[in-house]
Amino acid sequence: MLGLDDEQVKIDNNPLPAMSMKQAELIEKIKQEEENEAKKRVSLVVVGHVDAGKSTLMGRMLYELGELSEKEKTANERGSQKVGKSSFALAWGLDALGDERDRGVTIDIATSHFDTANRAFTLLDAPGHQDFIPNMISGASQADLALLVVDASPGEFEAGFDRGGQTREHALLVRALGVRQLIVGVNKMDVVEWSQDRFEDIQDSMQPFLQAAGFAQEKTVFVPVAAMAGVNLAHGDEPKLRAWYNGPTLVDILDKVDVPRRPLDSPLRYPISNVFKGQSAVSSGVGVSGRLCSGVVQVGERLRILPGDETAVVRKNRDKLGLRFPTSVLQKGVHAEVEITLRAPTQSNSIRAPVIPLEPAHINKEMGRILLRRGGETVAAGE
Ligand SMILES: Nc1nc2c(ncn2[C@@H]2O[C@H](COP(=O)(O)OP(=O)(O)OP(=O)(O)O)[C@@H](O)[C@H]2O)c(=O)[nH]1
Repeated sequence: MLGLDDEQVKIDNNPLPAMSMKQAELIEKIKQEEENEAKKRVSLVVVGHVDAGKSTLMGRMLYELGELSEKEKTANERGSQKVGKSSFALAWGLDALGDERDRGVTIDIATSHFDTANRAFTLLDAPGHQDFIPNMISGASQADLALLVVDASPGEFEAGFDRGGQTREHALLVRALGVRQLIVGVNKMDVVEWSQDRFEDIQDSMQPFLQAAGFAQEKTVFVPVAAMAGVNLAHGDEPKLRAWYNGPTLVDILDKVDVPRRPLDSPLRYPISNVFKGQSAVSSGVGVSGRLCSGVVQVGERLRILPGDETAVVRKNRDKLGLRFPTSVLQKGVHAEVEITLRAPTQSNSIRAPVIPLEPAHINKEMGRILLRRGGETVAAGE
């Protein structure tokens, strides 16, 4: 009557095995996706002074988390040696960047992913070299959490933390770009024979600085590690360390990290644009003009207000409490509310300035944080 013969009815009642496998796969995939969704997503940026051990730490940790095979690990260790002072993503081929890896430079931000039991991490590449600071900023401007790696070796911690070292600059930058939560990985503990005194000295020297930089004490965790031997990354089984340290491993800390929501209530936290994504608009000559934004910046270096002929003009200056400064210079360390105007380049061949997209920082971190750089130096950062 409906034109169905016996065979067809049979087939309908007994779906082909191939179909059922596909369905099962699909269901499994959806389940997996739902599970991943349930995990809290966290963007992590890894920063620190040159040679603190960022590449080694991340590579080793990813290996222990099962993100790199033994073969990849060996290949990447060799690659890392060959490339030398490159970023960890390059060194460890996290994105198999090919060309960039060979050239030992990174062109734009590289991202990679890894999971702990309860968190799904996006790892933002932040090369440690002075020349790569714009890339680091791209990474930090999107991050929820920063891992600052310091070298516990005698003299090395001091070299990185003293003036000229990058430990302070990186900490200041990530905070100024809106990252509130910090893990300090005190690395190369094997070199100092797992000394509790050394670990505590480092913690004591850094804590006041980090608090002054705006990292609340309860949002700052110090963890002793030895990246090369893989101690206290995923497993804390070194007896000399366990003799005095009963705290969590780095992976445990990452797994429990509670990423704070960005406050929306402060009147001074009005968002401004990420003007200098990747590269300084000033030095790259990207032409932009018009009143761009206003917001709060932390001044890293002395910043002159209303300089005659520069691309970025800072017009307004006000301290955190809303008091106007009676000066045209912002001193290092202050938080100031500023209004920034960018001018089109003055060269005769310049074409009309492109429009810079703006987003409130609480909606889009990357487009809500800014950095002012002059002559290769960071003069202010904020959101
Ligand atoms: N003894 C010891 N050496 C380590 C440890 N971790 C890293 N190193 C060594 O420290 C050196 C620098 O390590 P990298 O991982 O390249 O450091 P980095 O911070 O990524 O360096 P840049 O990318 O140049 O900023 C290498 O020779 C590593 O083998 C450690 O836990 N103990």
